[in-house]
Amino acid sequence: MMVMGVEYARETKMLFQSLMEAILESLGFEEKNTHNKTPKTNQESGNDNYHNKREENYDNIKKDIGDGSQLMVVNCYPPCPEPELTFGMPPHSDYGFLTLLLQDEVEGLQILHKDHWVTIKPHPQSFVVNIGDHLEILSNGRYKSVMHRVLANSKKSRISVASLHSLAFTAVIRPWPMLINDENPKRYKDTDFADFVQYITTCDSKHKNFLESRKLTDIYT
Ligand SMILES: O=C(O)CCC(=O)C(=O)O
Ligand SMILES: [Fe+2]
Repeated sequence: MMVMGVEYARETKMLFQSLMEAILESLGFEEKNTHNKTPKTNQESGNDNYHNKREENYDNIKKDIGDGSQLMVVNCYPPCPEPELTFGMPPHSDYGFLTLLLQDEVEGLQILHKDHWVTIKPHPQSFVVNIGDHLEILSNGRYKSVMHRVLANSKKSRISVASLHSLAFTAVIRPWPMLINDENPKRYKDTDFADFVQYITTCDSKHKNFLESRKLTDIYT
């Protein structure tokens, strides 16, 4: 069981990394058209210029993603006698860039698509990949994190395993400087794990989501 868990963690991490490479490419990041020189001195490391340059280097981005965080969550939903009165999991979007989700054969997961809740039918041996809040922030809104929920049911129990991936817990997540210009102003505040923890311990998370709290609302359309 333990070995299977470790294998699963490794495989999802590798899959996450290759998906992120494709996503970086779609955002215009390529080895050949990004800076290769990274300022090294402590003096430089204290200013924004250092961070901008570091983030524009493809190898640095890939390394930060490879060294990033991974949270594994096992969800068990027992049968519920009155499923219409509750959710297995209320509507939310995920922490992180991408979530790789394995669900058993019992239906329950729904995503919000064009204001409608759509059931995601389980496919054996396959992952559902959900975009999380950090990818929306990092891409300055080009990728949208997906609202999803889990319905309860009265007959069968259901199990899912979610693997959530982001940068290190100490890292600041912010719109990539390369994606910000006059036509695309910065749309999200810088954020880190401490902001997230503070948010979930102080808000009524059933009615709002974390991402809403990070939007620079005056310019967001
Ligand atoms: O159980 C599911 O299908 C979804 C679980 C989920 O959304 C989560 O763990 O964040
Ligand atoms: Fe989720």
